[in-house]
Amino acid sequence: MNQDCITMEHVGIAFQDKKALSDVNIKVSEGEIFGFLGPSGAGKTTTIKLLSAQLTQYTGQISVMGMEPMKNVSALYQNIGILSDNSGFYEKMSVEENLKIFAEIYRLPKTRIPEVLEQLHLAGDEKKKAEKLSRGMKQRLLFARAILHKPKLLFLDEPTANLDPSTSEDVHNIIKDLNKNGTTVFLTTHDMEEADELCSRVAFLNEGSIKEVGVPEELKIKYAKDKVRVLYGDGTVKELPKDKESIASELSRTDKEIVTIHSVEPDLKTIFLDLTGRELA
Ligand SMILES: Nc1ncnc2c1ncn2[C@@H]1O[C@H](COP(=O)(O)OP(=O)(O)OP(=O)(O)O)[C@@H](O)[C@H]1O
Repeated sequence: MNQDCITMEHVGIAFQDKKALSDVNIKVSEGEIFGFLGPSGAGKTTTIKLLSAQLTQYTGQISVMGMEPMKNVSALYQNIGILSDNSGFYEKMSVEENLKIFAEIYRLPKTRIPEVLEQLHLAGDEKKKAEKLSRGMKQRLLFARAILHKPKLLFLDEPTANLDPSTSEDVHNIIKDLNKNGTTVFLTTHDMEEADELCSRVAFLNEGSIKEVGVPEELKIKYAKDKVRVLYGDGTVKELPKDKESIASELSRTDKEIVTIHSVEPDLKTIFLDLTGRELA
């Protein structure tokens, strides 16, 4: 069993008496890509800020890699990386100069920058000014900066928001790659397909409360509708009630070839809508 990397127990926070999170309980294991999913205003960024000691007034218990974030800020920042809306870089500086600033803060060896540039397919672009980079390259530069000090845990706050599909795919591959190499990822998104593709487990957050946590495939089975979908040899599809009589009657009635009979599983978007009455977009 992998060790817990993040635990939140009964965590709550309010801004000017307005609750932003209430009674949040989650555990993220080392090596996971954990998806924290919710619509705008659900409390995703607030959660990342709590876990990374950017917000310190809360109720409940938080542990990140065995540490209470606000009591261990410097050890925490050696071990976490953050990519968020606020992650910027110096537009007038080159890729390499931007990374050098952080390499110096973290006192990293000179060899680390070319290593990261290679890893994020930016080798050869190190002399380019940040302002001249394409959107995808800018996002890769932000990743480069976030992982320069080899954090064990990476917080990604909507890493593909406003990116085109091909750049998003590029980002997905970077995330998978980092995770394969041992980085635990805490990812917020309101893109359910992204979550389905990347995450080992997901939590659904709505109005500051967790509505469900689980493995995407298991959630789809748990919230499966009482229907099966029949695919015929001619490519047509029919949905039937999920009971023996209906299926047997269809099998005896049709003279078409039956290719598959599958239970109808909802996608994460549908499950979220059923649980909260809200769309995610
Ligand atoms: N510093 C703050 N002061 C007052 N209210 C805040 C502050 N930060 C967040 N909030 C409120 O807390 C709630 C949760 O905000 P948060 O930014 O965490 O949501 P989010 O899920 O990240 O949304 P988005 O997807 O739009 O980024 C919102 O109602 C927001 O207005």
